[in-house]
Amino acid sequence: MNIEPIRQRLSRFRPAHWAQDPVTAGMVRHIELQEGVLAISLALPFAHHNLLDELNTLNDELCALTAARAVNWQLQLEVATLAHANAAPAVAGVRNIIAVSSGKGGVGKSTTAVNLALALSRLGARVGILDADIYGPSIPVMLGVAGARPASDDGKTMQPVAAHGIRANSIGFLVGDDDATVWRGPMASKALSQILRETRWGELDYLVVDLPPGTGDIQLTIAQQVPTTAAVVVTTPQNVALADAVKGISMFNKVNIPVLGVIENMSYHQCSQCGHQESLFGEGGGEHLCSEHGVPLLGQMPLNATLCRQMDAGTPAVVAEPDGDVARRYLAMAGRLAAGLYFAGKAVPTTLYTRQV
Ligand SMILES: Nc1ncnc2c1ncn2[C@@H]1O[C@H](COP(=O)(O)OP(=O)(O)OP(=O)(O)O)[C@@H](O)[C@H]1O
Repeated sequence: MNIEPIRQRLSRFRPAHWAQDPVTAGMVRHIELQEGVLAISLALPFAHHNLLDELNTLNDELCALTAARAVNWQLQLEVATLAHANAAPAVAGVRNIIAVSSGKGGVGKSTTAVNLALALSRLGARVGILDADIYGPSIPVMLGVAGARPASDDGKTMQPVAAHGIRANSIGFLVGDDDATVWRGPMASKALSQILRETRWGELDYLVVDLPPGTGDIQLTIAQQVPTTAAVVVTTPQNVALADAVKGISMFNKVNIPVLGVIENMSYHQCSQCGHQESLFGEGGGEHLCSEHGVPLLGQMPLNATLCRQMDAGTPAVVAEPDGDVARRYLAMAGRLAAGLYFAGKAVPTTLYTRQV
């Protein structure tokens, strides 16, 4: 069979947020016609959302090109390792590190970090989360593992805590919340660096790091000590939060860590009775910020009382209501994030980069 017409059709297929088509990006592994079924296998270098649905829209055309009666898509996730943006040594086994930050406290940074991590995992990736928020390590509670302690069988390294299919470690597992919050800059960043490197993460496609809120020295030090691939900034639409989000973008620019985009949280309130939407904190702030600073708006999340309750109960929306609107929004953001990370980055050989030393 001549596979050229298929390759040509695939090279005109470009999901939103992809910088390249699958042929140019080298994702097409195999094309074959077997007993009237066109089998196409793609190796995907980043987690993706709804790709199969999008690919299925091509089926009629592809069948017409080849006289096949059906198309069988085989998608394999092989997440690429991308060079990190600073000189910090890589963490054994960890392919990519995404820092989640916010200029201002209380905007929902940890909520976003946890749900994004769970969404990446639902998209098939191996995911870890490091709670680096020394001012308020909330991830153990949000993942429903507040009483857990990372096990250590050699007295030197720790096993991360497993929760909802991802691996987590937090300063909150190791010291009481009150102890962590009184730590000062150098002590806190040293402890974090230790937690990052002494955790036996295993093989991870993505490690999400929940940074402490703010844009001061401590955040800068952590961002530099962690071999960060790229960062995401979470904000709410109020002017004060947006102004701090700009500081966040500048902080990462200063240390050459690419900002993959902004997530606007608490964008509006939707009445659970009548569906009416009200923009409590102003409208269009995130969009405006993004267009002004040339970064994508990765997504918006409305204020949602259930989401808040689910976080407090340790069952985040992405696992509590996997098909709900909140989960769908996080899955879409995670897909955009993963695509943005891949297309903005430089792929490096995984075996050289992430091996144990
Ligand atoms: N979209 C949302 N709708 C409703 N409640 C939310 C939403 N996002 C976050 N929350 C709630 O707001 C509170 C603060 O969220 P979170 O702890 O994630 O913020 P943060 O920015 O990480 O805070 P900190 O600055 O303390 O680290 C939590 O109770 C959380 O459940």
